[in-house]
Amino acid sequence: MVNDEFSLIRSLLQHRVSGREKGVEVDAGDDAAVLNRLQGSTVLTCDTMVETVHFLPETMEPWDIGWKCMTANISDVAAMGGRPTHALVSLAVPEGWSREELGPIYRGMEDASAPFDLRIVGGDTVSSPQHLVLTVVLLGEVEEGQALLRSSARPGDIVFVTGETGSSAAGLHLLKNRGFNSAAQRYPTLVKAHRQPVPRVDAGRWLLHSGWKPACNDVSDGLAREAWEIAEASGIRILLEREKVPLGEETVAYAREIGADPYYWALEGGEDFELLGTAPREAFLRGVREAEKKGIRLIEIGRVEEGPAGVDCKVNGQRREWTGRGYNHFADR
Ligand SMILES: Nc1ncnc2c1ncn2[C@@H]1O[C@H](COP(=O)(O)OP(=O)(O)OP(=O)(O)O)[C@@H](O)[C@H]1O
Ligand SMILES: Cc1ncc(C[n+]2csc(CCOP(=O)(O)O)c2C)c(N)n1
Ligand SMILES: [Mg+2]
Ligand SMILES: [Mg+2]
Ligand SMILES: [Mg+2]
Repeated sequence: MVNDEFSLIRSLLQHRVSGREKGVEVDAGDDAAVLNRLQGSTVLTCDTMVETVHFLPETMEPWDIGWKCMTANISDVAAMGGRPTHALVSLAVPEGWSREELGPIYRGMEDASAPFDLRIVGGDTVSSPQHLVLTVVLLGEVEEGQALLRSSARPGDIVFVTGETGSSAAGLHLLKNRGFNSAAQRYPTLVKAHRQPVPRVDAGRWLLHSGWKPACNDVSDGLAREAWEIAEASGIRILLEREKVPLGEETVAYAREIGADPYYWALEGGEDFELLGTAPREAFLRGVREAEKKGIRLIEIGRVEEGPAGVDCKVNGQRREWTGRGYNHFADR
């Protein structure tokens, strides 16, 4: 049980293990953190996870909730080509959550931060009437004037993605329908993709240094929706070739087992946290192998064309306008 705000904060802060001391003039513990010596330009983003909207007890363990919320934020910094440096964490806790469960949420955030030398420098802890709400505000750095923008796509560019999509949505479907034990036994990769996605910071950094000036967006709401955002910001049309969209083996197997369309999960599902980008064709073809040597996959899935802003999808040689919505928080209202 949680019955004291101040001792809860103290115990949560004890879960912090990692992060740069450099540049932290005043750490968590005072009225606000004070940072100095930030490099280049500052990237600033925030994303929230709400119990019942982003997770249920049967879809996520406490550690996963922390990991995924931090990852969703790191992924937005990655999509700008930046490196995450400092975080603030806001936690609203309803009755029924114990201190023993809140510690692992912090541990999950810490473990997601550790590879990036990213430090939690403060936050806020409050009670909530019903559901747990976790918000991360993330600060990062990027070379001045070089952040990767959604508005950089040009006609003639190819469209690429950095890895498989649809696995997270397939994992969510599986977890909701079969529960963790059965899901993890049959389709461990899907469960992992949903609970413990990996942000593509290295890919974002590589793209920034490629000299391509690519457009870039991370996949939180589904591939087609993210493509639409690039199309709208750039004033171009994107053609996605559905058969080129990379799917995982388990995604295909699970879809076959239940008679579902795995491409729906990829195009409309979301939470894959791969990067979707565009790049000049010649430079892309020359660069793909260089990227591969660094462990970065760049998979061509379509192209950029002139035309009214929007997304078309080619299926079995037939081109149709994408009229889906992707993940939309207010779609059911
Ligand atoms: N309540 C808000 N107030 C101000 N700006 C907002 C608000 N909500 C979103 N934005 C801004 O709108 C833009 C799009 O936000 P959105 O959250 O859709 O992007 P995202 O974080 O990449 O996607 P996702 O939240 O699905 O991961 C961002 O620049 C974001 O900062
Ligand atoms: C229980 C449960 N139901 C549905 C989903 C799917 N989901 C929730 S939010 C979101 C988009 C990204 O979030 P945001 O746009 O807020 O960053 C997706 C795909 C889930 N993860 N858990
Ligand atoms: Mg957001
Ligand atoms: Mg994003
Ligand atoms: Mg969203």
